[in-house]
Amino acid sequence: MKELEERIRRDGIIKDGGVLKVDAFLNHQCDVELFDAMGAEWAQRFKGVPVNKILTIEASGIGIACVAARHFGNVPVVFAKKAQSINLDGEQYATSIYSFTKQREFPVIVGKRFLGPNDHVLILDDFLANGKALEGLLEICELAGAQVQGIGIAIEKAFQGGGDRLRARGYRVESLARVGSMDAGAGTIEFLPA
Ligand SMILES: O=P(O)(O)OC[C@H]1O[C@H](OP(=O)(O)OP(=O)(O)O)[C@H](O)[C@@H]1O
Ligand SMILES: O=c1[nH]c(=O)c2nc[nH]c2[nH]1
Repeated sequence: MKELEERIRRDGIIKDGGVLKVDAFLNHQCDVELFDAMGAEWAQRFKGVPVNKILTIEASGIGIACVAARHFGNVPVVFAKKAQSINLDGEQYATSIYSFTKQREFPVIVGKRFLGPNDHVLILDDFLANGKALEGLLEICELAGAQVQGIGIAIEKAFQGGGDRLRARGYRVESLARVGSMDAGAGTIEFLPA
């Protein structure tokens, strides 16, 4: 998606350790007009695919998923929680994942009443790096008996391999920008066809 690539080139900051900072528009300050265009693009790519629920993971996926849902007939958005809480009652599906940015393990929890065998799920998230967050969400869908119809990602850092591992497992992964390489020293970034 040209608009997203241009925005990354304009406002993204390439950091050491394979980190791309896009907090000016994607995951701290949010450009909702861009989110809306991203939602429209996923809707176009997944046209004709039955989706009755969008699943994401807190925190950064939530805003993107909620805006995108407007382009999928206002289907409900469920987000996996990464901490237990007194507000989380009832039976739950749970697993755990390692966070690339926070460098520690987190629980991934979804209430059983919000996901089940009748659900046709589109998973959305802001980033795909090693694929750990998605592996957790896919495990939750498997536990729930929900059918995963596809995965939509804003920025895939293809050089970390998570996306290709998921494609090799048979999942349809639609990333709007695919970073092939980036160099913190030179400040350069190369995109792959997406
Ligand atoms: O493919 P992976 O290696 O799993 O990386 C991608 C995940 O990392 C980020 O989450 P983070 O843990 O930074 O949490 P946040 O959404 O709260 O920022 C991002 O939002 C994805 O969920
Ligand atoms: O803001 C972010 N930048 C990244 O490079 C990244 N990788 C996973 N999750 C990420 N979030």
